[in-house]
Amino acid sequence: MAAIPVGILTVSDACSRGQADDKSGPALRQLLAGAGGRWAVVATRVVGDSQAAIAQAVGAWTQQAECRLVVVCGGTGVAAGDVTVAALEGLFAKRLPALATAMVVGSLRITPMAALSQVAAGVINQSIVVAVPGSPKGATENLQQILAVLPHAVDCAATGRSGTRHLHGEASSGIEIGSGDVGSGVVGSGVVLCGCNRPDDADADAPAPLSDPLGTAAARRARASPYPMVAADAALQLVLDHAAPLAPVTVALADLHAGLVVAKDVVAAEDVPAYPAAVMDGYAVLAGSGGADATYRVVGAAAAGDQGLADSQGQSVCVGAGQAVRVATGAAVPRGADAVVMVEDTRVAEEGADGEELAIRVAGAPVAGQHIRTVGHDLQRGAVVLRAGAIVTAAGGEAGAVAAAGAGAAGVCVHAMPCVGVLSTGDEVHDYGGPLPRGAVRDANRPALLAALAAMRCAAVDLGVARDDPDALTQALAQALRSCHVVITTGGASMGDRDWLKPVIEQRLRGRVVFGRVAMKPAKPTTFAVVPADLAADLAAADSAPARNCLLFALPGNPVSALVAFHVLVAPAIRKLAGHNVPRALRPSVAAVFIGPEWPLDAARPEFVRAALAWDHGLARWTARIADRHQQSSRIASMVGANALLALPRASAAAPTIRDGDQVTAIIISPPTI
Ligand SMILES: Nc1nc2c(c(=O)[nH]1)N[C@H]1C(S)=C(S)[C@@H](COP(=O)(O)OP(=O)(O)OC[C@H]3O[C@@H](n4cnc5c(N)ncnc54)[C@H](O)[C@@H]3O)O[C@H]1N2
Ligand code: MOO
Repeated sequence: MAAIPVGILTVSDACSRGQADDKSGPALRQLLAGAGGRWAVVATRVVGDSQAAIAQAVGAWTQQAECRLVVVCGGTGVAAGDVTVAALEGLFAKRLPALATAMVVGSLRITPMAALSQVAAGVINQSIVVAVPGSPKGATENLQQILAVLPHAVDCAATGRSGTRHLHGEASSGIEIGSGDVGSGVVGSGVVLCGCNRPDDADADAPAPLSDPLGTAAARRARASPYPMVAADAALQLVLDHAAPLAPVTVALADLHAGLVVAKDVVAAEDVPAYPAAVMDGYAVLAGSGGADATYRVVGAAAAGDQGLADSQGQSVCVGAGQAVRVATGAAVPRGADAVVMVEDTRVAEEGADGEELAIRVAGAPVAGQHIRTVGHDLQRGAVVLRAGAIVTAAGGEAGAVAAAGAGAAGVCVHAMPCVGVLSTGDEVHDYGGPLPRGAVRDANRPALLAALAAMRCAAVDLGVARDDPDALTQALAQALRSCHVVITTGGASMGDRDWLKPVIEQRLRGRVVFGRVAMKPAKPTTFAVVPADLAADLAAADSAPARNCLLFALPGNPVSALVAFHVLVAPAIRKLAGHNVPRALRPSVAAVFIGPEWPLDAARPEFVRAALAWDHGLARWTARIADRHQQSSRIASMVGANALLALPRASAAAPTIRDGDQVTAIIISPPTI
């Protein structure tokens, strides 16, 4: 069940000129993301109201089947400048007017304004293209009307199959299409009747797996990957779309570690300070009561922790006019006093026989309130100490503030950190000890990933090494999916005859491959799937796991590929699960100046190059040097000392290389030293 690649094209002069934000594209993306992982938005673009620009974008996305569904939003109104449908008319190999009718009829139930939009649908280059109105509401309401039948339409357009009528029994779709061709249907509610020749028991809801059926003989297997190549940015967005923050848990203050995200406001249970407190070592006085010579008679002393000032009989004493009480920093200011004078600003005016202070003279006139922290000055009872969404830093301030505010005893409610399982796969992969037979390699991936997960403070589960065998993989994964939020495998993700990960995910675990290839170097075969844990549990032991989805990353076996894919795509997903929601926090990066000999850019794929990022104190800027000029994906040593990945663009005629002094984006994978 591979996710269907979708392109969203927003048509708007204002948005294309940057005079307005595109709200419809994101709204459509959200609608598609809510469809259980069936759709994968792999491309988005904004163009002006120009027939040529629309035709160019739709043509580019559909020619190589990069997008099996293109949703064009905007430019469908009655104004002269609304040219979307005119642009598409010339491209449609086949029009699907019933889909357009379904959108209009459904939308008319919501608003009569729907009569004014020129929606359209058809087939272009074996992809389905639909045009919907430009407002976020109009766009999503229209698409919603046909969403349930679109996977099937996409399938028919892609495979070219059509003809025999049969029933797909999908009662929830809200759309009914009559006999014969999809295009000849009528709209109502109830089951879907569609015009294709798929077997009657086929699940119209789920696109067919793209992997060859397990057991297909080598000569009959696909010789090119059937998985569309997804741009690295689109892949990240897809991953994030599928990662929802985990439920909150309460952690003890001692466990409030860096990277946790506060899930519920922490409120101060007490005022800080809880009493008026001296800010300086000195004397508490009633300001202005020292007379013309500013002399105060010393009547006692209050140390930090003293509950109040008492006389020799234990009676509470109030500081009166012309009196002073020696106070320590942090001590409660005795009642009656309204100012503290630093000891440095006083001198002894009268001394007792054994050296005790009897009176002091103050330099300058004390002002009421000076050097006193009032009740709640630092934190008021009821004030928010930590706001929901705040990221706990490594500096310790958050734990300190919660403790100071008397809120620590109940612990802190934070998003749970995901539990992440790591499984190496491959018959040649051997653990650390023992002799290494010819053809075998030491398992570098599991230790590398477990170390990276430990640094993120994840609960990591070492799942060992699984053999290159569908049954062994199914068993190991089904088991892991029951207890982990995320499972990472390495190896077996590409085109080899024992690369079983994709077929096992699709055919054994009933997972949905969201993407199976990414346009990035290294880590092209990176695969991301959503696997229902309850289904996985069916395959494992008897007691059932709670219904939820697991995120499964099948990373390439080459050690650098695995680690790069982890930092580029998996770590952001883990952070999102852990409650992070700020893009900067999901995948931190900085702009840096490239230092070193010219580096050739890859012609085919954007490259993530291992680099050492450092702060240049003299020039006050980040600099990045390639950690090792040998950047092969097998060479894990090229990651030693690397704290950043340079996200380098594909080579172009204008820029075939990056040169000393060029600006690059450095994705931070370990805290740089400043
Ligand atoms: N015909 C094609 N071949 C390959 C393609 C392709 O598109 N068409 N892609 C290449 C790329 S790019 C990569 S990356 C690799 C990834 O392949 P797999 O994910 O299937 O990984 P394996 O074949 O299982 O292993 C690749 C390599 O890595 C070593 N390995 C595996 N696991 C570990 C481990 N835990 N520790 C250390 N080393 C490991 C393994 O022995 C292989 O040398 O595919 C290319 N091929
Ligand atoms: O994508 Mo592979 O990781 O280039 O070697």
